[in-house]
Amino acid sequence: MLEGNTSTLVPLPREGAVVIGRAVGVDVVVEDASVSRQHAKVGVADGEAFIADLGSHNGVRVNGERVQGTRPLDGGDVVTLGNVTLVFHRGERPPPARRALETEGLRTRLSEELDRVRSYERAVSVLALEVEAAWVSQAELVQALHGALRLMDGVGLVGGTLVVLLPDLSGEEAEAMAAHLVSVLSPLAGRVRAGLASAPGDGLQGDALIGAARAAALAADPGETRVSGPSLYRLSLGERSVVVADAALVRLFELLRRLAASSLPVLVHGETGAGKENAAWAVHHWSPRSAQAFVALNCAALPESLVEGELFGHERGAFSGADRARAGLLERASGGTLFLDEVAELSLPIQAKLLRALDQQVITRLGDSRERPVDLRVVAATHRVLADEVKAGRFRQDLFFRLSAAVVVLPPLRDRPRELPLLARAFLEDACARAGRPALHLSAATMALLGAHAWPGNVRELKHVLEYAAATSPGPVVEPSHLPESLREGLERMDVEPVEGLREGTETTVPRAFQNLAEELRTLERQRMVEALEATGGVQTRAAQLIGMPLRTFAFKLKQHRIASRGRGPAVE
Ligand SMILES: Nc1ncnc2c1ncn2[C@@H]1O[C@H](COP(=O)(O)OP(=O)(O)OP(=O)(O)O)[C@@H](O)[C@H]1O
Repeated sequence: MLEGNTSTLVPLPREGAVVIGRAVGVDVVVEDASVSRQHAKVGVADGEAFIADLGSHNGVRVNGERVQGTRPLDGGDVVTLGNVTLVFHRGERPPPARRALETEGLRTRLSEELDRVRSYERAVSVLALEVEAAWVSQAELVQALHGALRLMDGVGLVGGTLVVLLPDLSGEEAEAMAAHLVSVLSPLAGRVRAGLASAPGDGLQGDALIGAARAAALAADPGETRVSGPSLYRLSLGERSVVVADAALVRLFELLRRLAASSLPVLVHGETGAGKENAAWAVHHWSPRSAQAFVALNCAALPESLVEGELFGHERGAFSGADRARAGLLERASGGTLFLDEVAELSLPIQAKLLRALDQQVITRLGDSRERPVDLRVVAATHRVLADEVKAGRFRQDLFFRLSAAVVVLPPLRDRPRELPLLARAFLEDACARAGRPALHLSAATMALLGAHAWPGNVRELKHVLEYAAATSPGPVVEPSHLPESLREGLERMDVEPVEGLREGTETTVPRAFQNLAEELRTLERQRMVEALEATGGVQTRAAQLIGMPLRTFAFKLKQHRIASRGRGPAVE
């Protein structure tokens, strides 16, 4: 649009119109006095551009010809509105819409690409894009991505996450492409987080690559691309951090992140020590209530007589010893999040009071008759199957419905084999740091023993075991003998049970949680390289010799395993 000495580009919507005129509030305001307050309308209808005179004083001309009513526009048409000139430019016609692949289609494409990686030593990257609150449809997001991608790339959907396949790209090239795609989506969707995993560096198994990319996206900040790697699995949730690697846990935390935005109550099922409180904290941390209080109550830890006072508070003199008034947990959690751990242990009378408080968002302190308004969001947890408790008459059905608008199930640690070594290393590292001693490493035998244990106390038990190891290992490597007695008993079992298990018809306990062999070897290889580097003060030549690996392979694998070369001076002699 040319007005006086200035020119402006006025983009038109794909479908719809803009009004041009002098009036305040029209879509495109011009100042020239020859233009009427609402002079003309320019837009696109059914893919065709048009201009309409809105009854202007000086009229609308296209290529010098006065327009009566509405007329179509073509690329290059010159339009005059009084003294203002418009030159209509029609961009390339958009390519026909390419749709997202279904999950199965994406998996098939990825497995074909992985065959190429294996056969021709090529690369492929998987980019997961987590989009929060898009203001256009998913189809439009996919279309925008296709517009920025090469023909060979693919876009698909896996459980609500956009997944992009980038054949032949890895390392910096893949990261640059990821950053570009984030910038393409950002104007269409408030916050975009990206996670990148690449073959062969991050493995050659399709689902594992997709899982790793999604885990990385989960850990990324808005607008950021995280590259998959062992360290990224620490999800930082404000003052707490959670290790997430297992695909089921990644999905669970993705779900929690989405639920956090709503005010729905969440019910977390899981065994003791499985991380239920962490899940509740994640909901709070990601929710709009995160600046307010997170208040937790373990309903099993208090005698029934005290629970009511704790939850609802009391007035002065309400009972013996109540020498001053005190707000209860529900009041303190108002505006924030209330976490009710082991909620199934609440008595039926307390359940009734809790239901009333949640339904009406009011509480009454003990010894008081006043109702006080509260604004509560509840996350409840239990190791019991709450629906069974309802059937048995121990839990009110109406409260069950009230609490279980969204239900998430936290798998026990024994069902998360990928996470076990990562958690074990993370806990050992933390324990060593707290004890002020240099980092320790877990020997392969120790790792195997940890994998063989059933972990009835789940993550909490694992944490305690590693704290014990950090205190008792003379260092630098934690061997099975440094683990608590209860775990070492498993060592003997591991030796005998496979033979026992072969006997037909006998009941067997599976001696260890099996892990993908390639993955286990990768873990072991990385660990041995780290140990060798530690032992040689970071000198790669000697470290490579120590474990019988050619130096070039060693240097290559350092990058592949993302091992930072530490130590003093040059790392290669
Ligand atoms: N994924 C994880 N990453 C890091 N630490 C974890 C993880 N899961 C659990 N933990 C740690 O393990 C311990 C137990 O977790 P948490 O208290 O959340 O379990 P819980 O299921 O609520 O236990 P309970 O049923 O006994 O209340 C805590 O110290 C917690 O920080």
